[in-house]
Amino acid sequence: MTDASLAADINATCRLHGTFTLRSGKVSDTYFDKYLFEAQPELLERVASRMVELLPEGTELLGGLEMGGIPIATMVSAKTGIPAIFIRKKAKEYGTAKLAEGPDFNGKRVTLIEDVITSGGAVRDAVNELRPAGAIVETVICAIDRSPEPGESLRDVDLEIRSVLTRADLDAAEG
Ligand SMILES: O=P(O)(O)OC[C@H]1O[C@H](OP(=O)(O)OP(=O)(O)O)[C@H](O)[C@@H]1O
Ligand SMILES: O=C(O)c1cc(=O)[nH]c(=O)[nH]1
Repeated sequence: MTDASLAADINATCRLHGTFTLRSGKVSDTYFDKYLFEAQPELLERVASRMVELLPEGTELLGGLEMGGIPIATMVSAKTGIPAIFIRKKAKEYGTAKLAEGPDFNGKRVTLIEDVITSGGAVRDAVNELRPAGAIVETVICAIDRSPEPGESLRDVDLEIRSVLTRADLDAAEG
């Protein structure tokens, strides 16, 4: 069940009005600036607590997606004791040259942690890199699913989306 007070606080903290080009290339008059809640420990903690409730059983690693997913995954990791990996958009080009920093994920059940899903493109890219490298990825938990049909945008890669808040929750909070 949606936490109306969390929706109200996230909406008041993160909703921006203007003209924004999104990652997908679409233009929107609304942007949810996740860093504005992630920078507030109390709000980050409330989002992470809700994510703990949504975590699938058997999760062995939390996969925080660069960049906004990483603070949330760190907080969920601290609350649950489940280790995290930090997934880059692109493998580092020197040093360890890893795509995902942290422990080996080969053969492990990785639950992805994301800040915002709009088209699902960023999560899809990550899944398409992690699965061939041996990760078992079945679920993503996101703070905000602002896609037109929440929960549906990653069916093509057989990924379940569990969200703390949807665009409708935030619009209801906006009034
Ligand atoms: O579902 P999509 O259409 O892919 O859009 C959502 C993605 O866009 C943003 O990423 P951005 O590249 O702005 O990331 P960052 O600030 O988290 O690095 C957001 O953090 C998601 O990863
Ligand atoms: O689609 C995006 O790029 C996007 C939308 C949004 O509301 N917030 C965000 O951080 N990214």
